[in-house]
Amino acid sequence: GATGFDYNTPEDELHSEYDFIIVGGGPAGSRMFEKLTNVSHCGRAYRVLLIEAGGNPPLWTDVPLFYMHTGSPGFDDVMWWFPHKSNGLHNLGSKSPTVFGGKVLGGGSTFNGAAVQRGCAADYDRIEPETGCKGWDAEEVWRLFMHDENNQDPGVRNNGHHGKKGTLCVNSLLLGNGETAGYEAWRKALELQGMQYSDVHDGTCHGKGYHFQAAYCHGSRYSAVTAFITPFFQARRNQMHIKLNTIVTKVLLEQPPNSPIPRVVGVETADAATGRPGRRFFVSKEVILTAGALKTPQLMMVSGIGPANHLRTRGIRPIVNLPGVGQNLHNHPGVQSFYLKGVPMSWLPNRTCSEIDRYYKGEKSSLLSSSVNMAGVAYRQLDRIDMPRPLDDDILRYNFADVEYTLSGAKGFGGPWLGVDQDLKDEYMNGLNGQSILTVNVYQMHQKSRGYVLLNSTSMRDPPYVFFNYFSDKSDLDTIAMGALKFIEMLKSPPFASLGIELYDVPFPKCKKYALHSLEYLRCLVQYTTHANFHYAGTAKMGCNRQKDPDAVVDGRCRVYDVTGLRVADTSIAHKLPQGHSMAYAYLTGSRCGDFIVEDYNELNEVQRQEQLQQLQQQHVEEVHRHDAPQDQQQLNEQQQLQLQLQQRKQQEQLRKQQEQQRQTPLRNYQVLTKSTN
Ligand SMILES: Cc1cc2nc3c(=O)[nH]c(=O)nc-3n(C[C@H](O)[C@H](O)[C@H](O)COP(=O)(O)OP(=O)(O)OC[C@H]3O[C@@H](n4cnc5c(N)ncnc54)[C@H](O)[C@@H]3O)c2cc1C
Repeated sequence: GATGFDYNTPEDELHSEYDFIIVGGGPAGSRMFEKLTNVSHCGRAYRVLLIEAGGNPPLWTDVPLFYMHTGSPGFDDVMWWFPHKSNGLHNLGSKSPTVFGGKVLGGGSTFNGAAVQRGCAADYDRIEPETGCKGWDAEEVWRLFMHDENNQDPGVRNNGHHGKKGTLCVNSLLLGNGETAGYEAWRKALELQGMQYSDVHDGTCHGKGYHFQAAYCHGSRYSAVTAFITPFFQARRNQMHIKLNTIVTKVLLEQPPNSPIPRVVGVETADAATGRPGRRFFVSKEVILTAGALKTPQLMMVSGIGPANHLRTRGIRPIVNLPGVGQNLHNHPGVQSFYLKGVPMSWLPNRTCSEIDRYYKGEKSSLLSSSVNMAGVAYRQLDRIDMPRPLDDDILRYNFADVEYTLSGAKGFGGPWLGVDQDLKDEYMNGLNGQSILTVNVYQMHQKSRGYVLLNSTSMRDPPYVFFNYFSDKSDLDTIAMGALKFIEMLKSPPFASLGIELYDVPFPKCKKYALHSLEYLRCLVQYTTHANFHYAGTAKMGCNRQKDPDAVVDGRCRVYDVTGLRVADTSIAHKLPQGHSMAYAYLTGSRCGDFIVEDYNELNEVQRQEQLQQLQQQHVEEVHRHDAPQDQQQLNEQQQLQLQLQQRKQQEQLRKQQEQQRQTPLRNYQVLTKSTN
């Protein structure tokens, strides 16, 4: 496991300057950390500093089942809380729905449900045609998924879609109980619906179901730390530096004398607990943001990179005007608010002291070895004829799933998860007490509605303003409700009924006026209880054609536009989040952006890099002309200006080379643009 070890690099061993600084040690940041410290440049290994706001992973996080308790107030030390507001179309009547994310080394992977679902091939094959960005197609990304994986399930590990030599252990949930009646019912019910019972990781998008795959091995969680830091940490001690309990409060920018493009030179930090200002750290190459899709755009904005108008309203001087920062927020929303009762105990063992005893005696097949005892997962495309209004259709165009179905052995979710007020929740769920139940989960895989993240304040210690804007595209409501209806039909089928499993029949109090489990009832339930599945994404999206997509924030190699020395490498870069679950995608973004960085600094690639820089320069010049050029500049002869800019860029590149040679020199005297406020 990742726990029981102090990952903090002693203060006196920290340098003032690194080759790279990674902000945020979740799946994306940890994956990137391993990748960058595994290569050397000019005969010297890179020195990389990972800065994480949270601390070391606590002992309890090794035990998968304790995931169920996250989201409770007692677990504040590993969480960021993000209060958000309803737009009036969802969480009806709820006072303060809240979502949360990981604030601990390993980020979400240190306590999450650990499900590993990559999405399907079309999710990745659509990226180039839709964004113009190359290098993200399914063939490429499958190679990376498989490279990192060490699959333990004999049922799938040799089928050609899984890796066996990576450091990320993956297993099927409760494999030991795989032959029980419950799993058999799941298999038969899928087949009755015309769905195959087989591995969902072969790239197909729908029509299949299987057991959940999750990042566990031998009964313990395999977090980003276990998989990508622990195995390498001792051997790479001089390269892998970690600073925990430290918030990056700003990215520092300088204006190079010979270039119009600001350059990132380092970061400013503060103590996470007290807010006391901390050290500044500088980079000779780049800062990489992997702070998660809610904190990454916040950090960009407090640093002066984002929508200029919004920044001005918060008293921040815009340094780089990127209107897309914080926009395009989406996830896999859905409901966990209906239940099956009468579940046979062989499928759902009791959570007793003897289970805990078994676990700590090393019997890792016990109940504690599984996060939510999830029985199964399936991906389904709905019949268009059933839908109340015409749907767009990416779904048909790419043959995607509309919804994911899962069954989990958890009794629904607490107030913060569901976003429903406690009194309503109690009235609805008290009838479940003492019952042997499964929760029925339906999640939308390709959400259309988009929300945003804005600043509440200029402090990174405060949560940003998060607005999900659910159901602003009404077809999302139809999709989740119809998905639920079809799942209910499946759950009423003979394989479940013959085991005595039936649907919980107490109606949700606010939806009593509709016939139980009718489409109208489900639409009502969905409006009240839809919640984020914590798969936040899209807030610094990738796009390689800025003419068509002015909201693009990063290019296909994860470089932030209109600034040098800065990349975003977490789920923020999704223009459209792949279906499935987002942790695998976060590992991918860390890994793929890491590949690009390694390539970009490879000497053999110098010519290519020059070309890219020139391209970037040209794009920048076009942009300056299109948007922001003051009147007198616009009148300049275009050709002349282009030449001037290119010349400046060459000088800048020369300067960069000189700086690289001086890498060993300690702190330089930067002309930092960023105003310190921490
Ligand atoms: C309760 C829960 C259950 C989930 N279950 C699953 C699941 O079963 N399967 C799945 O695939 N996905 C699941 N997810 C989602 C998954 O965990 C995330 O998609 C994934 O962790 C995202 O990785 P990331 O690296 O982009 O960001 P994060 O995991 O959010 O990591 C970002 C890190 O950056 C740090 N940070 C933020 N701001 C700063 C700053 N200014 N300075 C320093 N550090 C900073 C944070 O503390 C955090 O540790 C779940 C998430 C939650 C919250």
